Amino acid sequence: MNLLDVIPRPALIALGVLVALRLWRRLAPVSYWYLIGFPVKAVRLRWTWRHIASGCGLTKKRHRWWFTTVPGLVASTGVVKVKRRFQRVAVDTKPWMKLPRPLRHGWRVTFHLLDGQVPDDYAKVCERLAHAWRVEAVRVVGSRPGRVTLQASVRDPLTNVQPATPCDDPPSGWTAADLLRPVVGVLESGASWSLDFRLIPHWMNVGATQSGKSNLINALIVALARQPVALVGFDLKGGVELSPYAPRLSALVTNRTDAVKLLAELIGIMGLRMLACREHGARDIWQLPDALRPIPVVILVDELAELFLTADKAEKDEVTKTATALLRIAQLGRAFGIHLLLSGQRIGSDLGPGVTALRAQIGGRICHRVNDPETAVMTLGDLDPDALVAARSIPPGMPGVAIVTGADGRWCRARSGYVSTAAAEQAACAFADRTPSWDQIKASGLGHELDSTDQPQIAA
Ligand SMILES: Nc1ncnc2c1ncn2[C@@H]1O[C@H](COP(=O)(O)OP(=O)(O)OP(=O)(O)O)[C@@H](O)[C@H]1O
Repeated sequence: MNLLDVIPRPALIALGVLVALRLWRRLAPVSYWYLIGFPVKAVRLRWTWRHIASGCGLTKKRHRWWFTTVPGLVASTGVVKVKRRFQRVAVDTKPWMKLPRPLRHGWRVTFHLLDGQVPDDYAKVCERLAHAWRVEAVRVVGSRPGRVTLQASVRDPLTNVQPATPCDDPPSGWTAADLLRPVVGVLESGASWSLDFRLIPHWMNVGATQSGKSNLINALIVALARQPVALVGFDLKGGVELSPYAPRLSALVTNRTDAVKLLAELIGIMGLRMLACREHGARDIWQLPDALRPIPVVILVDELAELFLTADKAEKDEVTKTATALLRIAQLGRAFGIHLLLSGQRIGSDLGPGVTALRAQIGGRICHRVNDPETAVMTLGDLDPDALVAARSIPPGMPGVAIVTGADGRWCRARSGYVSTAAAEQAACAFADRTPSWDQIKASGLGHELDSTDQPQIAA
């Protein structure tokens, strides 16, 4: 007997539809998500929102007039016991949910806050919501008066991240809008992750060993190499990290004695730029005419701790000079186009008193995977405790993932695009001709008429 004759026709059709849906999901997950997965999820979200909001403590008791023709029915809901048909009763009110909007890896949904609620109340229950909605993560991604927007991620969007900036050599690899805004990876929201030195002049890049700090520097080199900026390297790991990029570095030092001298030179350059700005009545280099604007300098420090460790008295003097110079650059560098990216495994007060003052001046924080909670606290400060939890839960198998703080103090997860040393070296060689010499850096912006081919024009 044929098996198909035994199975009823409706069951066969249902089976066929199920198989087709599974195939669709496997072969074209994006269209499946937008056309089937998300609509089903959205209906479930709306349908279950009252229970979930109540379970997460997001509902409020409100008094309502309640009318029913069948009092027993109302009593059976468990909301309230009603004897009369028309009565003022306390009911659980849920926050109003707007229509969820689909994203590539999840959805966004906005809620109207109930009286007395603040966005922070939602941030505190994100983990509960993630479990209730069966998703990887839920985060607060925006708020305005009376509204809060949450984003749910079905899958971790940071699992596969492509290099943000191609390592090839396009004829013109940058625009004025990109200047000092290198894109190094992606944010959890799917947006580009750019280290915006124009907005946040100095950054701290912290993480345990093998957490992805050097990869971030590689991504930064690839993105900045094509721009008219000077890159200066302080590689206190004996030069093993930054020397492959020497063709695109205007200066590279690999020990502390040379570092002290180079920092002194940079302070001198900063002083000259200060005078130039004063002469032209400008508050910073970005107010100077394009032709006079000095070349921005990005200082890359790898293993900051090595600059601060002391063994004897002679070293102590060097450390004091280093700490003072770095602090001066951190305080004044923004206005004069001198920026810092400080990398290290720990940037804490245990390295010496100068470090705490320096850290306070560094607005941009990038915290890769850390081994101990103190390092996360040192890096991210007293941000939302959830940021610290998120930093501690970065798995070792996801190097490059970091918690990043923005100018508004909000945090988010991000991952740098993978850039091998060879790719960054290739970019450094390809754009070697754009490396300003030390003399060019010193002379730029001081009103010295350089040959226009000598000095790159830097648009504001
Ligand atoms: N965004 C990323 N995507 C994929 N792999 C990455 C990423 N970032 C780093 N890796 C890989 O993780 C490993 C460690 O990265 P990296 O050398 O940047 O870590 P690190 O923090 O600088 O380590 P160390 O302090 O020991 O030098 C490398 O093999 C690198 O290829």
